[in-house]
Amino acid sequence: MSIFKRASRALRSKISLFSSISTSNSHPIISPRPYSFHFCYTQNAASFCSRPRQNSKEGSTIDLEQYPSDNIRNFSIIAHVDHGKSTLADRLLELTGTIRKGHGQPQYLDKLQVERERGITVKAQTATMFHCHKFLGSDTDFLLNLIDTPGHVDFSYEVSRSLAACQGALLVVDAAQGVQAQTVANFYLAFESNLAIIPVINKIDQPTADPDRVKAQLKSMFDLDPSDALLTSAKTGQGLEQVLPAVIERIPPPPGKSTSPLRMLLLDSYYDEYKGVICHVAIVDGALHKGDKICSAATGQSYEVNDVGILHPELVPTGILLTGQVGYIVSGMRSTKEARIGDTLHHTRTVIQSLPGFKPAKHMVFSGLYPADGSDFEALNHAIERLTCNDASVSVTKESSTALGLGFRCGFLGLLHMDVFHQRLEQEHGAHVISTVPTVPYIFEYSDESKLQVQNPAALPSNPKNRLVACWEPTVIATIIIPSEYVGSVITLCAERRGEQLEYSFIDSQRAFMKYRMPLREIVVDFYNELKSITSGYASFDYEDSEYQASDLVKLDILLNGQPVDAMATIVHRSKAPRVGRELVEKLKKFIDRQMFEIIIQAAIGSKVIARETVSAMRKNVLAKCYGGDITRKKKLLEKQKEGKKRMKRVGSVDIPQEAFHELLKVS
Ligand SMILES: Nc1nc2c(ncn2[C@@H]2O[C@H](COP(=O)(O)OP(=O)(O)OP(=O)(O)O)[C@@H](O)[C@H]2O)c(=O)[nH]1
Repeated sequence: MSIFKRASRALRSKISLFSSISTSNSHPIISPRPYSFHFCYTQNAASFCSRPRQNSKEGSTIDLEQYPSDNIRNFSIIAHVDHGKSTLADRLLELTGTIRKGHGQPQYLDKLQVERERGITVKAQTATMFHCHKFLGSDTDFLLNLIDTPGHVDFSYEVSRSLAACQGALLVVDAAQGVQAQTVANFYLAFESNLAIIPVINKIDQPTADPDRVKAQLKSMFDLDPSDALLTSAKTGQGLEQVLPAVIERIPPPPGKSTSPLRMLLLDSYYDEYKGVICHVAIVDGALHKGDKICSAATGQSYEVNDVGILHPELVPTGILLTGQVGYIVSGMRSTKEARIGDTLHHTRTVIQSLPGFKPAKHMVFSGLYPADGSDFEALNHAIERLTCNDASVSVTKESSTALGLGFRCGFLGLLHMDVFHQRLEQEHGAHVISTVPTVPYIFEYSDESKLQVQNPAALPSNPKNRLVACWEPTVIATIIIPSEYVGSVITLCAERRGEQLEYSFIDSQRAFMKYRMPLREIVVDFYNELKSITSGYASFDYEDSEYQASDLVKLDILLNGQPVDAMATIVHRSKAPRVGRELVEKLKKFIDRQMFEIIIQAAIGSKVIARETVSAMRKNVLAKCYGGDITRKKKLLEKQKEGKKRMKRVGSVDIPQEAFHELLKVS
């Protein structure tokens, strides 16, 4: 078992006992060091912003040599969705003069259109700030690297990567909502990374804010000392003056050695049209200068550093990066595939020990992506290539379907990730796609002991050569936090979704905490929406992947006039097959227009039909309406019909509109 898992198991067993156990030995906060500390804030934000020191070196304006490791703090902001991370990040950037106050762009670090529209953070963003603070009796300049992270469970991979570059984290909790499921998940990510954790109770301006209740929850769930919690309102600015002093006082400087050979951790990469591949890096040991020759420990490939600098928060060249600093490099990499996240980069001709890196991203959900118009395959191919340059956590392989033509099978970190990927394809690359019903990776075991991992239900042979002896499905450990009055309905929902209860306890007098092992398939489709709706929006939910479990799975085929539609096949638990089959055929009936002949829609397991609907034949031809000899009207009608047909998919002689594929995504 990995250290991560061991630590996590030990801790998670602790959580079930909450306050009854003293955990003082494992107190996750690094006690404030005995510095005397005075902070010289005034009402005017500008008076405590410190400008970075300038450097006379050609081409660089900021002198990073003024910031040895002891004057650097690297920290993340972590929290449950919407608890105010990005707003707090904005305020800190304003306080330090990194961005202008009233820059007119809320959530400055949420740069993607999809992030702004949905009000969520999808990509972790780094910003370097400069700040003067009275430390050990004298005014000292500090370089602070802030990483704003996503809150949604699908993007927890981004959070764990970000934490690798940090020594501390601000754990933000909404003063009214209190500890939620992702607060728990993010706390453990930070704790297992040995980070100093500073609790920040935010949104104290809300009328329903109850900071004392939240302090008690932090104590009972994480053994965090209530007196360490900072009370803030990122909206009104109340309490914000305590945040940066706490970061400087309580988070240790980065531990690397400036005299050791260079080792830098590759945190992220993206493709810029003008500069090429830009890598975000954390300098663990040594120093990097513009013009240095570096080498990737993973590929052995060498590069010359053409540009190096910090994210302030835009790219600002500095010519160097020193131990403990976080910044960017441009080094002539041609594709982001060369920039392996978690790789160690070092100077050529030096022997170093690679850094531990990251666990590879795990794909939880797979779906086929096809061009809405079959002839757009090349355009979609190009769009996917470009987008995966900036989101390496998506896996892509080519596949083909009789119904949809040539397309791609893509692996995502979760449904929201899949949704965001679709939206970005459309908004950033103008690609219109049809996606197939999301599926999870099942394993089928045959009598010759061979195993088949199935990411596309259509690829599961209906008549295998060898006898099927076992099926396995992935499971997750789900954490659910809800107001106590909804416990009954949530237990019913989880039982319907084949969940096995592992833990059930109370965080305080009003909130219950539950843990379930659940098949991943059951939470992929619509679980969260249903959970929200039965709890009037009060439930919070998080999950982490767990092991495979034996299951009784069947392949459910959809047939139109006897012909299977491969893109609509799905794998379900046998007990769910009749309901899912019925729902699928009913939905399809609503979306398939009447045609000149009768259409029989069936759901079948092997040769056994379990649900059936019929779309009756149309009596008249559309053109028959155009009696008389109005040829232009006839032509117009035919043109319109042709346009509509172009966007239809055909199976046998049956035309299926795109909406039918979209609707099937929602059947659980
Ligand atoms: N009343 C009040 N609202 C706040 C405060 N801080 C943030 N908000 C609001 O809360 C909402 C969510 O804030 P964000 O900063 O986007 O939250 P987040 O945690 O970054 O969200 P994700 O990135 O999606 O996880 C926004 O509407 C903010 O304006 C606060 O201190 N008080």
